[in-house]
Amino acid sequence: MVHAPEITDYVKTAATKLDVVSDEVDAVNILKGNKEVDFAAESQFDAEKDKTGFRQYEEACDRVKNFYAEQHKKQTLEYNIRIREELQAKVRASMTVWEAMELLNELVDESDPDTSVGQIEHLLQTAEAIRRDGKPDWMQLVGLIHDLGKLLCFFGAEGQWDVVGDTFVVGCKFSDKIIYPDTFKANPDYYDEKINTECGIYSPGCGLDNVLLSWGHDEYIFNIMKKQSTIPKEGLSMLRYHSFYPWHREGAYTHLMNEDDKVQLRAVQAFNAYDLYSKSDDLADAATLKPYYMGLIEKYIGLNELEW
Ligand SMILES: O[C@H]1[C@H](O)[C@@H](O)[C@H](O)[C@@H](O)[C@H]1O
Ligand SMILES: [Fe+2]
Ligand SMILES: [Fe+2]
Repeated sequence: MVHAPEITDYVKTAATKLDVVSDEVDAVNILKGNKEVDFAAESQFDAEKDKTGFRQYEEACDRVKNFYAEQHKKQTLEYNIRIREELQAKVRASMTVWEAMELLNELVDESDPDTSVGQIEHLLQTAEAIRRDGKPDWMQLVGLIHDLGKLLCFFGAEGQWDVVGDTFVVGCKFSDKIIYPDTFKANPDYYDEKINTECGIYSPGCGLDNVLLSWGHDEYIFNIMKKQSTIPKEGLSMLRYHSFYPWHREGAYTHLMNEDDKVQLRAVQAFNAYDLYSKSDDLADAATLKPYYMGLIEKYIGLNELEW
């Protein structure tokens, strides 16, 4: 059966033809009757932040450098396909969203040079920064859950190298826009002539929906929420691409993008400011904030246990 196009599809097609992609989200919001601010517009909240102290990988401690050396060596195309098949084959746990947040709080992320607070704290700080800027409730919810995929660490992950850290495309040449690019020399795909070309196993403009990102917490939570929530596409993209810094920050992989990816990129960039720069905010109080966020969880995901 052919899927009837929605208004947003027409808007997207028209805007794309006219090459007005940056105005597209406004147009979509207006047509949907959303009076709220353009969620993908530049954020207010980081305007006065000193951004120079974040993501200083050259000066990072050995814990971070060792983490990436291991990750870049082991994230091969073959591994990527195997882990996807394994994870699909069974359900690892049944848990509500809030239970997942509490469990995640036990984790210390070895890849992160910037945060010294716990994971619940980071999730609430991200969500609260989005909320303070008056962004839509689904985006606040995305802030709240975006790192829950790190629960993989408790579900038999081989280490942290296949859970946390920045992501990149596997199945084509490793971009030199990825941090510590030299460490890919330890990865067998680096030497594989079928893989190490600009497009590798992909075709130009194939769209990021059709490429394999290195395995980790983004792909995992994206897949769970795609199946078990009503979060809109831009929100799902914020989940899937939030660690994809070589793309959303450094501008790599444009040759694999399609028109829709330009819309998603703008959304992901808007989200990134909150994820990264809220790490220096004041602590948030989980008990006080819980009732508000339970309302958002109920609206888009449900209060029931999810399959993890
Ligand atoms: O170290 C961090 C951390 O693991 C984040 O959760 C991830 O999203 C970032 O991309 C990464 O750099
Ligand atoms: Fe993350
Ligand atoms: Fe995060």
